[in-house]
Amino acid sequence: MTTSTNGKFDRTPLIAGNWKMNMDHVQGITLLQKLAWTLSDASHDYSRVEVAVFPPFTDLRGVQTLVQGDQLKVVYGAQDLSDQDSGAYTGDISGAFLAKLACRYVLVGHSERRTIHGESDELLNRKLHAAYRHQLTPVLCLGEGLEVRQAGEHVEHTLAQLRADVAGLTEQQAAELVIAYEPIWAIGTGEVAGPADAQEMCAALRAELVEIFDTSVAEKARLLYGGSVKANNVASILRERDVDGVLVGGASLDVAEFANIVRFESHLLTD
Ligand SMILES: O=C(CO)COP(=O)(O)O
Repeated sequence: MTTSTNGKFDRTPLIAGNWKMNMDHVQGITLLQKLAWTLSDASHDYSRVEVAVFPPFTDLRGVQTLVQGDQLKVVYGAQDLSDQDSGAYTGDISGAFLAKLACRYVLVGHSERRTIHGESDELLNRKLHAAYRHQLTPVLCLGEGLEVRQAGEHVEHTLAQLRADVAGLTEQQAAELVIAYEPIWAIGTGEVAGPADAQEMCAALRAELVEIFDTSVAEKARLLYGGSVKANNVASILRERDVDGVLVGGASLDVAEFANIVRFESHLLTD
């Protein structure tokens, strides 16, 4: 386990912004420039809290140029990848292309891919393996819909997704994995899962990682919460023991709001 960065976390917190299908390549550059400027103004220490953005594919080349040219410490990733590496897969994007654009991360299994595009756990398992083939760190998204939650089956449902999605990963791969628990009923709805809900699921996911792999994997893998995260609720969520970061949708498009989420440690002091 790495050294605690703030007395509470044993893993470097990750604050990630998923832009979804927002921000064309011009808007994306402007947003990222403003974000980097805002955080530099507040002397943000990226080694204490890692900041990542997930722009649309068409923004990635511009983001790479900006990050490398201005030596920004914000890291970036793609919102999806193909399970295949190259060939006749019209419209798909290979992990090899993302690696060439110096992406660090890639989202796998976002609920909008699972539901709108019907992505199955079998496909997502292949996508996870594809990410590792190209040295991309996957951020595996999982979580239950409202009906499953109301039936009280959310933990078993989400752990079943985990087991299916990570099948065949090595322990070394699994230790690098980032998992984002994103209950579908809390995404874009303003309905935020309570800190206790986030903790319940992240603790269950960590315990399952011990079962599937071992304790050292479970101690190293970072577990995020996503779903209506805002500056005014992030501190209480990140206070929870097993929650190592957040995956932010709508609020990541607002520079001031996202910067305030990144600065969650200052809310921890004042809350
Ligand atoms: O889906 C999400 C992040 O991937 C969460 O979206 P919101 O923060 O807009 O609820």
